[in-house]
Amino acid sequence: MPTEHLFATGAQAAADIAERIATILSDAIAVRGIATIALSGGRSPRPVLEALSLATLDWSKLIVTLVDERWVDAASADSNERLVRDTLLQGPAAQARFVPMKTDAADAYAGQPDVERAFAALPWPLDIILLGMGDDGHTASLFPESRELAEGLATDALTIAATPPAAPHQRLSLTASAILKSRHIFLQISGASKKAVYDRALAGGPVEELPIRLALLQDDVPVEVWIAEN
Ligand SMILES: O=C(O)[C@H](O)[C@@H](O)[C@H](O)[C@H](O)COP(=O)(O)O
Repeated sequence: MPTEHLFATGAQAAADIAERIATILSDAIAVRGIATIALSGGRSPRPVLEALSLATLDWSKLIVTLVDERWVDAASADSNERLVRDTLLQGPAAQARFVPMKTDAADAYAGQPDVERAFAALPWPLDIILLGMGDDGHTASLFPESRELAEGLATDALTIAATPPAAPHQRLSLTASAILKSRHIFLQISGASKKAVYDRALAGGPVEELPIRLALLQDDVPVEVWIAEN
């Protein structure tokens, strides 16, 4: 059962999430000498990443990577890599090691083997995986109606290339298996419509219908859900 943190939106909310993440990362560095975090893209993470960037951490011992990526140039406004570099990896936090999910391959399907090899070299389980959720219940780039969804939920591979049914750009995404190879999952959602989807997901049903269920309907990995209802 997820641990729920209900809060209003605003800077304090982002600061609270960032503080919680920084504590887990700092503890990981103290215990294992290294910490790892995988971040989602979209709108929700931006204020959290800006707040996290100000945390006091031994950034040189942190590996930062992505939960998913759009197959666009890293300079594109749609790039999740750009989002992380522009928000988190600034100032002292720029000492962290970033592992990208985009290569020079022509498309995500051609790029996936190299990304898989790079991700296989990460120190699994990752310490934190920060997920978002769409109104359709997608998470990472595991979308309902996507032709790669069944494979993304079943494969032992860490990554998969996918073409969302409605969202722009081909994607590279962590698979369900990779997402559950983590010590902590954070889910950040805001707004009444997403809260309703979250509640429906939590009530049970097929993961294929609402892929966020892959994280919610399991008890192996602790899940913290940060919900801003307004
Ligand atoms: O690359 C992406 O777009 C994200 O990884 C995606 O899975 C995101 O987490 C959800 O779409 C929620 O996005 P918002 O935070 O913008 O609502």
